Amino acid sequence: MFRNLLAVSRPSFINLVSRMSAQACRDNNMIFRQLFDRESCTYTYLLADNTTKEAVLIDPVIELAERDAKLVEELGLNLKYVMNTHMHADHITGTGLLKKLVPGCKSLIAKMSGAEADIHVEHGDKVKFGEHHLEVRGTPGHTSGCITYVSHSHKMAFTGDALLVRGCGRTDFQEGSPDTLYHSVHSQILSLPSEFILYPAHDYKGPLFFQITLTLTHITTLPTGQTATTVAEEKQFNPRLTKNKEEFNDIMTNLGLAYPKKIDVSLPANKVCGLHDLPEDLAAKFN
Ligand SMILES: N[C@@H](CCC(=O)N[C@@H](CSS)C(=O)NCC(=O)O)C(=O)O
Ligand SMILES: [Fe+2]
Repeated sequence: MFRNLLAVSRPSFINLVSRMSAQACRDNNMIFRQLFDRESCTYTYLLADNTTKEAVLIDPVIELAERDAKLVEELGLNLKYVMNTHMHADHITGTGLLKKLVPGCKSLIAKMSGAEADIHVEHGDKVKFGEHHLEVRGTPGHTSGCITYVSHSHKMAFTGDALLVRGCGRTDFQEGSPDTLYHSVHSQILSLPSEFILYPAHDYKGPLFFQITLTLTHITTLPTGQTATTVAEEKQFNPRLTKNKEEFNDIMTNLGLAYPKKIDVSLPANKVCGLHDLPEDLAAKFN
């Protein structure tokens, strides 16, 4: 029985270790946390300079803005920017609420997104925090205003919905285009050195794996979804982007996905940093 327990626990242990290193790495003066929203399956990323304490948050979710603000406070960070990879359709951004919870921080999004923000960025811009910076790369195709943030010093990139682990963002709304996405991902993301680690905005496999792991082992309480990938892995294993452009087009036009449940409230709210016509439950909580 003990052997059986070990047999099922070992992969979970490996997942746990790799998840912990992805979630909370602290090296070369960079603090890095990967946070998850189980409802929308969204990853939020906190990056900070460990000396100056200047920090940025990428893709916060409104329901978890208080969690993010608390972490920023606990780590003694000075939140400089709350930024989005694009105007999300599936959840309301935490940007506007974080500006209230953490006075002084500024919202940031691509000019092409059409959303309001304190700072609009374009391809080639640099977002600086402490001694670190993220290069902005335009990666349209899922939406026309999608951007990827690249840290060359730490060999990591935050791809939003342009590239998901073994997948990619859909292209059937918000000016989506399979041709454009294919070009963006190949020219701006998969052209990075093979060892670069790619962090997506969503992991739709996490919650299911979480339940299965719990049932099998009764040990870990962490979800064991796919938290990150590399350029090399996606070039070899991505079931959509390893195809030629015609096959990719065919896959993307036949995904048959239902529209995101919250698209009608998310898009108008995200045009104004998430603080417009909030659903009643959120308005009551945060106003
Ligand atoms: N079921 C979810 C929405 C799922 C979805 O459409 N996700 C988007 C990213 S959020 S705009 C997507 O591009 N998915 C690609 C895929 O292959 O799944 C909901 O109702 O919110
Ligand atoms: Fe999206």
